[in-house]
Amino acid sequence: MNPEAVKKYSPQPLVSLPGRTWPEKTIEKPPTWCSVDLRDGNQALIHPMSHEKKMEMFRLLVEIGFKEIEVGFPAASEVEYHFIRTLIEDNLIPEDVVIQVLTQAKESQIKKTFESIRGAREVIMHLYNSTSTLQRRIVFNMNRKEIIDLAIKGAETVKNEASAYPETKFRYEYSPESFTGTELDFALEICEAVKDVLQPDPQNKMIINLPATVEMTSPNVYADQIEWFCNTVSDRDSVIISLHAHNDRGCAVAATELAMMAGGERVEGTLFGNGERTGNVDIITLALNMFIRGLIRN
Ligand SMILES: CC(=O)SCCNC(=O)CCNC(=O)[C@H](O)C(C)(C)COP(=O)(O)OP(=O)(O)OC[C@H]1O[C@@H](n2cnc3c(N)ncnc32)[C@H](O)[C@@H]1OP(=O)(O)O
Ligand SMILES: CC(C)C(=O)C(=O)O
Repeated sequence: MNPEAVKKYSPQPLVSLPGRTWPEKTIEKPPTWCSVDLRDGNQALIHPMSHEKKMEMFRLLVEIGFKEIEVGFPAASEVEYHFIRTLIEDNLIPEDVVIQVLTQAKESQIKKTFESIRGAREVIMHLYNSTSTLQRRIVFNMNRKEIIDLAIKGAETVKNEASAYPETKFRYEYSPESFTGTELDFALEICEAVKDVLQPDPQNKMIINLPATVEMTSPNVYADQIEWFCNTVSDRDSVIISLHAHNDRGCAVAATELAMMAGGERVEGTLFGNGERTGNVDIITLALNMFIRGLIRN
């Protein structure tokens, strides 16, 4: 490796959290598990799954016992779209399983995503946009306010579209993608703005998913970020804090466990950590870690 290359990196800032409580906590119950194998795991493959392979994977995930399954990114490809249509039209989603679909905060994608789930009993509509300093500057070329406006517009479109699908019960999820590369105050501000639009309540909670899209720090820092967020977000009883860790530093399982001690209630991950780049958090290892502590399924 070129020794000069190291000079382009600098350590991530720590979180100021005097009196942090997570180091004294233990995990009392398993999280709500959500498989993202049909998205992140699919993207990890040189040849993405065909319709038939996706169907086989879906059946396996149901058999394993997942109750929340992200079935794809329907606006991204015809295979994804038709796979979701088949699940619904052929009545293949068990009563106790909720499907989740992912969309960027763009009107055309959101509309297509809603079309893909027409007729479904219950759906988690997962909206995301990146909020990191790097992506704001390089990808979006937008300032903080413009990025918040983009997220608000996305959330408003989601809310409006949902009203045209009265037969479906919707749960909403918002991800400030690249949360770990985002200033905490900004991550909070944008989640609050989206929450104001979606208006969750304790009976119909909104999922706020805080991804370590790139694992940039040691696991204790992710836990600090999660505890800070849990302590600071308003209407805490109307919000489910979800974790979505990647494995860039090889610590996704540890980061997720510490973040659960810090208040994370739900985990998105994949079987054996199969996922884009260095992979996702490995749900098999995490689940076995819960199992050997005597924690039963949630
Ligand atoms: C971390 C994750 O795993 S997220 C899921 C990642 N998976 C995927 O993205 C699936 C594969 N992606 C694709 O096939 C394509 O990105 C598509 C089909 C979804 C969208 O295609 P396109 O719109 O042509 O391209 P692209 O995604 O690069 O977006 C381009 C534009 O959208 C903007 N954009 C990117 N992400 C988002 C977002 N989450 N919300 C709103 N706008 C966004 C970009 O700033 C860019 O804007 P510009 O046209 O004004 O410059
Ligand atoms: C869309 C988000 C949740 C994501 O997959 C990530 O940031 O890794």
